[in-house]
Amino acid sequence: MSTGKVLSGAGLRGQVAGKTALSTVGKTGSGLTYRGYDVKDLAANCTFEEVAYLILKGELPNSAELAAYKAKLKSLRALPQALKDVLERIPANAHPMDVMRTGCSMLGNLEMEDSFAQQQDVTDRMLAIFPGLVNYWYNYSHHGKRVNVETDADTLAEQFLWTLHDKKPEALHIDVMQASLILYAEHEFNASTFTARVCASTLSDMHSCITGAIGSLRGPLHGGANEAAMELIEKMDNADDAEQKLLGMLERKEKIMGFGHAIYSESDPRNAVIKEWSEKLAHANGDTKLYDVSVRCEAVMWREKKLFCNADFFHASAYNYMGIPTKLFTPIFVCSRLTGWAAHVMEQRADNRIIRPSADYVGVEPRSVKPIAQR
Ligand SMILES: CC(=O)SCCNC(=O)CCNC(=O)[C@H](O)C(C)(C)COP(=O)(O)OP(=O)(O)OC[C@H]1O[C@@H](n2cnc3c(N)ncnc32)[C@H](O)[C@@H]1OP(=O)(O)O
Ligand SMILES: O=C([O-])CC(=O)C(=O)O
Repeated sequence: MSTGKVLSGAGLRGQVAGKTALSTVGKTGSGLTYRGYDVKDLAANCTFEEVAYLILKGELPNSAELAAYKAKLKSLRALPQALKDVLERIPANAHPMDVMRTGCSMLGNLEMEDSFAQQQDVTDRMLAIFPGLVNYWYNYSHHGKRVNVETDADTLAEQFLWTLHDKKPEALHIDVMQASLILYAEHEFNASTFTARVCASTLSDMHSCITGAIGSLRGPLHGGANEAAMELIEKMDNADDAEQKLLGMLERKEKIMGFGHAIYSESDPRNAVIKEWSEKLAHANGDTKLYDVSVRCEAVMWREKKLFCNADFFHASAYNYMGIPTKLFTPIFVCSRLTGWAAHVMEQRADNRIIRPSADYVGVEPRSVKPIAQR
């Protein structure tokens, strides 16, 4: 069995930047656990609320604890009017990740975290409100509709789809969304989580930590890769066309979004789970083109470069099959990863020293300022 990727070089790769009890990533080259549970076990047997509870509070809930937690989250879905006013001013051509960043920041102005004793409550509020927040903006800016975010949805997975399409979603789609939110929930010291921890280490408030993390997740080398993967596969007519286009891209040394990983060396364990859901959705939709194209991309990338699909690649086809607009893909990641980010903020606060690494200076030698007329 592999002992994992050889980690060294730029980007702080391989350097231990702190401790965590929340998850392990790629310890044996491929695995992922949240507080000791295999992510595949969680995705097969839990709802997202159970996993959020596990990540944020340390243990899986029993029935009574889960019912109370779900009831609490359900009671926190309403958007404050001042937040709706801000969302209504953001244009339709804004990126929804920027909407989430602004929405999170605005919420921090309206419902400040005055003391760290409120950290679980402000996190629960964000968890409850984020799906409705982005979909309220989406429906208002794109369809002129003020969608009701205080739905009867039983779970956050259902709430996201319900507030997006303004109707009760079908059961298969809710199941896929449960799995997706679980897969994306936590991933050790990835770039966005590290952003949140750096911010937390200054003893800043939770909304600032999460706002910063959203900004880091947005980039195509991180969470934004699921949108970039969709933009890639939608250009491909069929599996053979996918192979030709991909070979051309590799020849031109272009980066293929949705492939490769900073830590995993053999595979990303989340891929097998979302790939299976993508296949189910393809058959349910009676249209397997995107799935077939994605499978061929996976085979070509492995054959040519020994690069494997990360969590993002098959999320593209899965979300598309559920009628989710591409630009809302990464915001779904936010709705999920919020759990990991917040738990890391709490962990950092519990044993804090300000994060402040050093730099190797590579600039000019000391010199003195010339009077401006002589420059
Ligand atoms: C949920 C997530 O955030 S998962 C990650 C999502 N991001 C993506 O899918 C973006 C595409 N992938 C990538 O850019 C990278 O694989 C990253 C950012 C994820 C990891 O970066 P690194 O740790 O630097 O990658 P790694 O060290 O494995 O790269 C080794 C080589 O493979 C190449 N490579 C890695 N990924 C890819 C890719 N997707 N397409 C083409 N080549 C790639 C690198 O360019 C590098 O080549 P080089 O040595 O000639 O420069
Ligand atoms: O760990 C990483 O570098 C990126 C990743 O897969 C994630 O954040 O889910």
